[in-house]
Amino acid sequence: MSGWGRGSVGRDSGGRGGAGPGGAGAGAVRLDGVGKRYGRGPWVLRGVDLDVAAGGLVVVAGGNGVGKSTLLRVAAGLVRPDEGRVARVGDVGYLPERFPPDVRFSARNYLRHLAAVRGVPGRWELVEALGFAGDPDGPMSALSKGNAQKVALAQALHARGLVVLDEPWSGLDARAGAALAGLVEAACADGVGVLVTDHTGRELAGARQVVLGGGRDRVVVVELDRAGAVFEQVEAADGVLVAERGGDAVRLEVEPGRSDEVLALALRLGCSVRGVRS
Ligand SMILES: Nc1ncnc2c1ncn2[C@@H]1O[C@H](COP(=O)(O)OP(=O)(O)OP(=O)(O)O)[C@@H](O)[C@H]1O
Repeated sequence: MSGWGRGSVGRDSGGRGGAGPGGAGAGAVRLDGVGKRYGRGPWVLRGVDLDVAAGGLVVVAGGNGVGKSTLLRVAAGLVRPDEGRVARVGDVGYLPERFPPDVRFSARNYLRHLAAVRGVPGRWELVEALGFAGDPDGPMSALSKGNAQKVALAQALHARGLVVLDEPWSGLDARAGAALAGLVEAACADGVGVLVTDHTGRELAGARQVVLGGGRDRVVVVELDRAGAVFEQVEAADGVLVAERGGDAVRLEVEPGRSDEVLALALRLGCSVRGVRS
């Protein structure tokens, strides 16, 4: 099944992205009912189900700030979800949206080191395939953004279980971008599950697209007065996707079908209802 963000409707364009729940084949990663918020902030992800099969390719799309990077970090095991479960098979390679440029290794030693840690042979040819044009033996911090990105991509592509790439085409020239598409497809053909975000809309053979946040316009907006003192209780109510406070007023985005319960709770807590619209 496809992914869901903030209770919104995910869209699944077909392809070889993954077996749905109960589907055939071992998954590279599977998320069940995942929710994530940062501290006491609004839910960034809620009720997210996502499968990436071994050899599957899933592209996560959606507007800025809908939680794509958060979803990838949860899938890669770098961020613990507040709700739900994540099951992974095999090792994980991860390309962050911003690669740390100040590692003290040279590019060649960095890849050698990471391959040794993983217990796999180093694959410098991945860097070459991407058209690396920097000094392989100079400090990584001296590399241009695009060349550093190629090294970062190569380290992630060493994984044999799951490769998670956050905006991997960012900073690559057209030739390197085409080469990366080929490497991603080759990894899938080798049975590696690949999960990527991409705002460029690049066509990838066999990819399944999951759109996060696509159904946010379906929420019910509830505006409350006299609600500042009970903000945390209304924010934590089932069905509340987003809660924002402005003085004593509170604005909620609520899942369709849950607004009656949320309104009843708000009234019990002594709030007054300024408006409800869907
Ligand atoms: N470490 C963090 N602490 C607090 N809030 C965060 C953190 N990381 C992300 N957020 C918030 O979570 C929300 C989703 O961010 P995220 O980076 O996952 O979205 P995105 O879809 O990848 O955005 P973009 O397309 O702009 O990169 C944003 O409101 C962001 O401010």
